[in-house]
Amino acid sequence: MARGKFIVGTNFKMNGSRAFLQDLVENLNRADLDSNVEIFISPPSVHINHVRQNLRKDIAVGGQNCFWKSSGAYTGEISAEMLKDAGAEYVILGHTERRTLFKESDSHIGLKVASALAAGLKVIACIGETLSERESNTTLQVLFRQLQAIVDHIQDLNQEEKWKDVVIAYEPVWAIGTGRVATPKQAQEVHAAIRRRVEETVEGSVAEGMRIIYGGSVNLGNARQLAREKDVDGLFVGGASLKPEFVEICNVLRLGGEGNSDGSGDDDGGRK
Ligand SMILES: O=C(CO)COP(=O)(O)O
Repeated sequence: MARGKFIVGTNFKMNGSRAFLQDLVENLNRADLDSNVEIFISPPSVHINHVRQNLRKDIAVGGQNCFWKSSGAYTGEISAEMLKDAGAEYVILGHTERRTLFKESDSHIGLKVASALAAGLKVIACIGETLSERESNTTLQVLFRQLQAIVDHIQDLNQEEKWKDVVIAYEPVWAIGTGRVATPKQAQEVHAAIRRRVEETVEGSVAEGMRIIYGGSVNLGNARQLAREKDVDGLFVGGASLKPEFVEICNVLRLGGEGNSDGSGDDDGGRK
């Protein structure tokens, strides 16, 4: 499976009025963006439709969560089908804020991933360790446990094809919103370990083609160094995505982050 383009995605979280998002959309619409980078933005769900209607079509729109049922008596929830109907192409699942504040378990996230893929959405599946887990040397154990729940539920779909719609986001909890970004070396080590784990646990040639993106205090100052790492296939941006520097982060490959060797999405093994 060929690896797709380098991705820069946003997680706006619970931020952004319609007017604020309209300004942001207009900025992106005017911007000279690198066509070698795939971009998605994820406004709060009530604004997805508005953003989709007004945003240039070469930028995808994503949701930040969905429930695993298609419809029914689940007050306050939104299904993957509803996100798709509103114009979303992506959905973020398993973000640490969902795991901790809303008590989502690994298996809840697995169910959500399966339902989103079945509905035809692409998934940004987030995994990450806390600081105490890193300090007690259980980082990979934690990540592999979170990953396994996702693997199991995709396996249940019985379609290797579905993996091409899955992007893993490595988001160390200690780096989110803290200004304490992982070093490029830390990110590379973990991304390579995740890829090896997928190689060991998923049948077929999924691992080499799978995109693994990094999130946690990404900004214009650190984006280029992170993007240079061999197994960092994209950046997932929270706070900085709400600032004007986001456009420059989208153009990180032009700044000297290397990304895919030819930008075609066809990985030639010589990338980075
Ligand atoms: O949570 C994030 C992306 O999902 C990252 O947030 P920050 O970039 O604000 O650290």
